[in-house]
Amino acid sequence: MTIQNPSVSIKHLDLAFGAVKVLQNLNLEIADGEFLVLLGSSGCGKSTLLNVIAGLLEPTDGQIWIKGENVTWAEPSERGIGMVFQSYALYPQMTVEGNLTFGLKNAKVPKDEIARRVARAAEILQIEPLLKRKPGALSGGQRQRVAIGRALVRDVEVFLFDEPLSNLDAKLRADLRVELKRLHNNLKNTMIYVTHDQVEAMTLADRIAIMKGGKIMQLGTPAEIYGKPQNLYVADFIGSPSMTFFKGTLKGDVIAIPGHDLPLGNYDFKERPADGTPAIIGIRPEHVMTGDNLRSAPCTTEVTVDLVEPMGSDTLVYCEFGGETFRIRMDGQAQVTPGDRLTIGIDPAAASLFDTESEVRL
Ligand SMILES: Nc1ncnc2c1ncn2[C@@H]1O[C@H](COP(=O)(O)OP(=O)(O)OP(=O)(O)O)[C@@H](O)[C@H]1O
Repeated sequence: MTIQNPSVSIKHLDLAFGAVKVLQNLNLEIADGEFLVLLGSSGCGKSTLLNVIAGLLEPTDGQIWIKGENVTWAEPSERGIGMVFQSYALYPQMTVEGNLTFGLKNAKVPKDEIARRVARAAEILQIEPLLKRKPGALSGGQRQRVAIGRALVRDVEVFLFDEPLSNLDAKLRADLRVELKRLHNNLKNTMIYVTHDQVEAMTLADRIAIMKGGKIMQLGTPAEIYGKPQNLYVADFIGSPSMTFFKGTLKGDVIAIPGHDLPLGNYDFKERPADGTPAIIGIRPEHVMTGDNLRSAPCTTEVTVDLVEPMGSDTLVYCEFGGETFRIRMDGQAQVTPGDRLTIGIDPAAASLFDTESEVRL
């Protein structure tokens, strides 16, 4: 997909720390107003990429363009970006107001303009009653709001967030996540957001870039990434619990896995491989049909329940199937206990097939 007048363009970016290549020929275009999430496990290079965009790290090769300008060698303050870190990075001896205005005073922004911007940020982030307090007298969530406010008052084109919610407890994290989404809906600025939390990625992003070893494994909308993972890595990474994978062989209308022939139905192959091709089928826990849903299942079979995890909103059931521990999501009211025989249905059209060698989606 080509993006017209991208807000941020990353072109052939390489970055190495000594002999360690952290980013490798990375290309990415981010649309104006887009919320792009960089998602990946620890060490995949997502913070490094954000720091290069911010100008806190110099690339070994390649270019960064922001709003049509090559900023590869520009100072961070000249890039039109505002960054929010995990650690808040507030000045402890200054009040909230002092923290918000410090950068603007240094930049010699006129007094009434500073007052206007602080009032607006304080209103948007609901921190008006906190302006006279020092960071030590704020909760983690309030501190992070002030940190966001500091980026907001700078009137920047692009916001960069580096795991801004990871220091907060689960409840606050969920609350602030919703606020960030609302903030983006209102401001419509370009936002680039680093996280290793897939719920944050799925709920906030217009598009997600899943990274591994300094490369982008897939770039797409949350629905594309979840529904049609383009390789085994992405398929395994996204979803909690993840898909169950079965090794098999394509044979006519079925994929033969140990002990079972699963019909392929109307699976949407990119290009149907020849019979006898080894393949891996991945099935999400919620795509296994049980109870009333069984009527629409193209293929049913019986399994013995091995373990049950009640989660409240749903129930995770584990059973042996096709030589693997098959994970099945049932509703929260499901009455199942280990040892029960359970009829399950599988719809291959909702499954994902991968080439065994290249691990690319078939
Ligand atoms: N200054 C440095 N010198 C050498 N190696 C570094 C340096 N900074 C980062 N690295 C390495 O670069 C790789 C990518 O690091 P980076 O912080 O970008 O990963 P990340 O995906 O953001 O991980 P995390 O979620 O743990 O922060 C890691 O293997 C890390 O050890």
